[in-house]
Amino acid sequence: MPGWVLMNRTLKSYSHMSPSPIPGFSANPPTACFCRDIQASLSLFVWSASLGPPSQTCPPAEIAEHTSTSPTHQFGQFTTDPNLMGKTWSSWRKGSVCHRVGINDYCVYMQSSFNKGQGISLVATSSTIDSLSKTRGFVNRLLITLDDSIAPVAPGILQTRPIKDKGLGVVAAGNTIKSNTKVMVDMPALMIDPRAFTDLSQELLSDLVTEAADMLPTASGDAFYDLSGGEGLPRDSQGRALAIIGKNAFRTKIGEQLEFHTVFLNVSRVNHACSPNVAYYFDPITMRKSLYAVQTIYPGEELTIGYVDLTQPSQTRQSSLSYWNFTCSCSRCTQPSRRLRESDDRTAQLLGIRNKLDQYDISLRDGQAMAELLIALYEIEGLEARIHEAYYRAAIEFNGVENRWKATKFARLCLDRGLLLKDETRPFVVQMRSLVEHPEGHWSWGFRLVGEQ
Ligand SMILES: C[S@@+](CC[C@H](N)C(=O)[O-])C[C@H]1O[C@@H](n2cnc3c(N)ncnc32)[C@H](O)[C@@H]1O
Repeated sequence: MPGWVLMNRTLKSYSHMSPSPIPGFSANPPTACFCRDIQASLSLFVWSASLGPPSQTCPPAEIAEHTSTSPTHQFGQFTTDPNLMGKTWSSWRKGSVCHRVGINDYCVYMQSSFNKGQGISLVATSSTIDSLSKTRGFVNRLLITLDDSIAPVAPGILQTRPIKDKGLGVVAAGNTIKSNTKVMVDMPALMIDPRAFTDLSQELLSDLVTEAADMLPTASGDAFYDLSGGEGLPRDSQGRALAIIGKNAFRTKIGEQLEFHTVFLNVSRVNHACSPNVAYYFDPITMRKSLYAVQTIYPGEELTIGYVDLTQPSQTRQSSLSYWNFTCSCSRCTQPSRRLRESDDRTAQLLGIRNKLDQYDISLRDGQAMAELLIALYEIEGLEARIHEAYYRAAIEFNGVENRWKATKFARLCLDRGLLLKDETRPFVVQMRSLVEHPEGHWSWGFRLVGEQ
């Protein structure tokens, strides 16, 4: 919900989760109907509700990644947008199988020209395809297609190779990669409307996703069937495509209305760690998923992302990871028991402080010291991928006691990292920008001093 809200303050913590486990979905061969609720909280960044500051103005509610519609482009037609005129693309090819549930008719739609011939296949209703076709990102896909600067895996920098006990993984192959460097860009190959998981039986959904994978251009179809999750299932078996999706799909939001489970052929090779050295961002406008180093990555080191909420204790993380059938053996998870206990204690304290700060309770003392401790806890736990969350809170706390210089410092740090991973429209970006520009005019200015002499 864009704009400002009064008294019903919803800003603050978002959890970083991906790829998205599909609730109720076991990525094993289909055996039964698995219609389940798809919860928004299971992937990407979710802002939890919390009380805002005790003022009349307060942080805006989270703005979903915005959709921009083309006024001209219609589903299945050529654009009349003057910027795109003369650049033709093939329209959607519809598959042969459709399954209707109520008013929703789920079919396969494919465009082979997408992303320089990689192609894209969707399981969706025609109205979803219509809406997607009108988003700026999709209309712009031709421009994206023409952009040669997109290298899915930067040549000479990364290598996909077998990693002990993990299948394949992506490794730094060239020079040392500095923190904040973009390391990979990828675009969707296969997208599924999440409603299909609740509306259709597993068998019917499996029909559609198999056709979606088979309709991709040959090289992309082969790359898709090579992804993990389908081992032991012949390519033509009913459940293989669905099993692969279960293990590799990310939740992607395009605008306020559109959401998909999306497979990216290159990003899907990146394994999990609980203190990952890479963070990612899906830009709904360009349809690109970009991965950034958030720590220095040395040659030979594996690139890792977080699949689950990393601000949870180790047991909770491990039990969430069981969806992907592995136990995490990263350095954060395999410490001697005493150190693991300390790590869990720190993680619990991190959660406690975050929750406390997010209540904006004016009787709270030492909010600034708590926020600085929060930053240290993110650092010690190797959560650089989310450190902007801690910087955000520190900026608010210092502004709350009218310490403009420290507030500005933390707001700048928040923007420096946060902007790599989020677009300009995100509320925290808007908040931090306005604080940097005019700390005294920001809603948080002096809010901790209310009632003090
Ligand atoms: C999205 S895929 C990642 C790429 C995969 N390793 C491959 O060979 O294509 C997810 C699967 O990789 C494996 N995996 C990912 N992270 C792992 C880890 N930290 N330890 C062990 N296996 C892992 C699991 O089998 C998981 O189901």
